[in-house]
Amino acid sequence: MTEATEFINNEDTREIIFAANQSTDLPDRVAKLFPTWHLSASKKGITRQFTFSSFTKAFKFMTLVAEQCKVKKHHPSWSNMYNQVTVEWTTHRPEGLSLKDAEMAEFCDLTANEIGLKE
Ligand SMILES: C[C@H](O)[C@H](O)[C@H]1CNC2=NC(N)=NC(=O)C2=N1
Repeated sequence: MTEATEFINNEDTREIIFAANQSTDLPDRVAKLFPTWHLSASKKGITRQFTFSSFTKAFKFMTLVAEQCKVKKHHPSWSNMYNQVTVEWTTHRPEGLSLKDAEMAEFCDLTANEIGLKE
């Protein structure tokens, strides 16, 4: 592990409860999502709050993510209030954090950046 990875691989990432049978590089991949994403209270998922400049942008984000959910057959626990979208990724079966959660979190980050977050 590089020093840079070690720096972002903080206390929280070591507490993650991973789903069974995940590839050995998943912890490093998830570490790259921290500290933008946070460990869920259950320790079985990751969460991030996105703030956009308008409800229209927030809803566009949700629409694009929803389309990818259909592709990946993987769905978030999320909520929306005006221009804010709070997203949690976790896997129910097998329970814990999985590759799909990391992929969908990465997709959320890319999509939010394309739409543009609030300055
Ligand atoms: C059959 C179908 O793929 C499964 O029920 C999927 C659907 N979406 C899912 N989404 C999430 N977040 N976790 C799951 O375990 C899950 N399972």
